[in-house]
Amino acid sequence: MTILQAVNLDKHFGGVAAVTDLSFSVTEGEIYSVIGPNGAGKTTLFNMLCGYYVPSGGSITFAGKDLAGMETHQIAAQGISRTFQNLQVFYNMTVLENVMVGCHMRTRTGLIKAALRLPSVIREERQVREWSLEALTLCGLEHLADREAGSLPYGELKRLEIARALASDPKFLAMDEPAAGLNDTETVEMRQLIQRLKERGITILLVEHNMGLVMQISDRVLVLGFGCLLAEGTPQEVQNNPAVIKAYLGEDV
Ligand SMILES: Nc1ncnc2c1ncn2[C@@H]1O[C@H](COP(=O)(O)OP(=O)(O)OP(=O)(O)O)[C@@H](O)[C@H]1O
Repeated sequence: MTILQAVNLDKHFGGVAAVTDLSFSVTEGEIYSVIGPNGAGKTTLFNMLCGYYVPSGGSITFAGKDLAGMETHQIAAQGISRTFQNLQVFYNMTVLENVMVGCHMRTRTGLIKAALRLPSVIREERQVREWSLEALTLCGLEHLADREAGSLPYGELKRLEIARALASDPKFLAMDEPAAGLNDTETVEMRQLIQRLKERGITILLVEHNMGLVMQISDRVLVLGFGCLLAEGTPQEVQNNPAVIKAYLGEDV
């Protein structure tokens, strides 16, 4: 079943066409990767999916709902969560607190109720801790819950970012270069984590430069070139596609 569908998507910045007439669909439960050389339009596409950019044309629907005109928090409320290429971690807070911040989509407590410390607020806080610890466990970080986030090495910070994105209990997770800056061991851990997320039924859209990772874990791969769809298919299909080889190596095959 299709969970996300983009139809004739366009994005222009003045005279620059960053994404042109792009159509694709993501099937529920799959790992769908978007690759392409520098400047191909990956980040622009990612930002449109998450509501950071308004498309110049075309439509995006998620679970049958048109995302047009929705603010980022409204898109998040549909069940779409994202991670950032540049870490958005609160370094002075603990690991657990960082994830608890991500739970706000699932809670109902307002400022006044919280200030009054009503029993419902205390119950909800306990629930938030539980959800957060669950997300940390999934990301292999539960033993670091009380550590200050700023003391974590980069690979663990990247996984913390994912734990926070999971705290909102998303159906769909858009990941912006999760392996960027990771060493080989950390990349393997990241791959295993992404696979665990898929096993939990989360649909994943992955924008990633690490070809090894993309080819190992993706169900399907979309290749962009100059903002247009160059190819789409299984990792094996796109790797053998002459247009893709040409886009990456800059020569005819
Ligand atoms: N805010 C912007 N204003 C003007 N032009 C932009 C803007 N964002 C992107 N572009 C242009 O749109 C095109 C696509 O850029 P985009 O960043 O989406 O590519 P990318 O595939 O993510 O590249 P990279 O792999 O280097 O991150 C490029 O020509 C870029 O210069």
